[in-house]
Amino acid sequence: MTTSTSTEAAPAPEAVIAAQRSRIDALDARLIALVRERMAVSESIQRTRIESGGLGAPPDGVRGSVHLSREMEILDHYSTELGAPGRELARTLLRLCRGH
Ligand SMILES: C=C(O[C@@H]1C=C(C(=O)O)C=C[C@H]1O)C(=O)O
Repeated sequence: MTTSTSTEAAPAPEAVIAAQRSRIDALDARLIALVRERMAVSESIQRTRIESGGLGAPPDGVRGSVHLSREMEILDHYSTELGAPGRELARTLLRLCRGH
């Protein structure tokens, strides 16, 4: 039978933090790659929409590369999932994807 007593020392906090920071760096690299992928898809949609004459008008709030009602959906989705900071994150993503 095994017991829960162990002679192994717990890892030093510095080692735990360094390992977890490596995980965060790896996650950030994936997030940045996903953002770049989102930017490319968004640009492709915007180009298709603009080349085909807009595909929408008020009340949808379409002007050039911007489609307001679609952006509201995205802002609400992020806000539902992540709260007010999520809405800010979505705003930043949309800014990156629209190139301004
Ligand atoms: C990608 C589009 O064009 C723009 C960019 C959006 C986005 O990056 O999610 C959303 C709405 C539009 O302002 C679209 O119309 O779906």
